[in-house]
Amino acid sequence: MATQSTVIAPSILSADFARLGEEVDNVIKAGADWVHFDVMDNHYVPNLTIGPMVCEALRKHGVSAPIDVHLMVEPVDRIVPDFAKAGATTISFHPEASAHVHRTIQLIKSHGCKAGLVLNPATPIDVLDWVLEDLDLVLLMSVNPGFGGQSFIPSALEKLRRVRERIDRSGREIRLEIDGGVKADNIGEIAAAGADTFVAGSAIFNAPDYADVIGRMKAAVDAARK
Ligand SMILES: O=C(CO)[C@@H](O)[C@H](O)COP(=O)(O)O
Ligand SMILES: [Fe+2]
Repeated sequence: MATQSTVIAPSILSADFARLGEEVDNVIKAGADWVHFDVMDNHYVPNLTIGPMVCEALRKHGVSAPIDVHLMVEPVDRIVPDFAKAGATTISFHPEASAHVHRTIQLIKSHGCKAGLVLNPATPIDVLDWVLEDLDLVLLMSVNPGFGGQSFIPSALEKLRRVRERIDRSGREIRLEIDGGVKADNIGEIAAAGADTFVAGSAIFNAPDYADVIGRMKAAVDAARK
């Protein structure tokens, strides 16, 4: 079972972009641990969002929480230094979007960031062979990437269990993050399957009271991880 602390990472994809700084301040005040920052390029995924300038603007605004950059861009390498300079804490990418996965991981780390690999719902976990030990984080997608507000794909639970086993066997401190369709009413079983880091966009930003929903999520995770 996971030994890492629980992290709730609201995805700002569902925030009010016109008031982004205030929205991030509010979720952090409400108990969020990280800020999940979805970068989409209208090429690797059919949607277009935000880039390094917005990350830098959040840092300038005073956001000090870890910024968890989820790159859904192809190719990946060119944009990595820009995000590192803009204040990213963790940079995760999809193996399908990199010609040289090992090289991209080293590139991220050489810029002082933590490195994560993101597996789409249909991506086999074998992609972790030979690189797991180099990673700080494995991110399992429980929806197909590109949009917030989709439903959790149930097969992600078995995938979490299998990746959890591999991480535990490695003996390394690697976070296991889940992204897509995470809500207060399914986060307990997701935690029981082995996740320690939980992205939630619509479930948090569409709720009237951020502290209430984050509190309920943390309580459900604590109960499941006991
Ligand atoms: O990376 C993505 C989507 O591609 C996610 O981070 C979503 O933004 C999560 O949103 P919800 O499913 O929680 O609404
Ligand atoms: Fe994401």
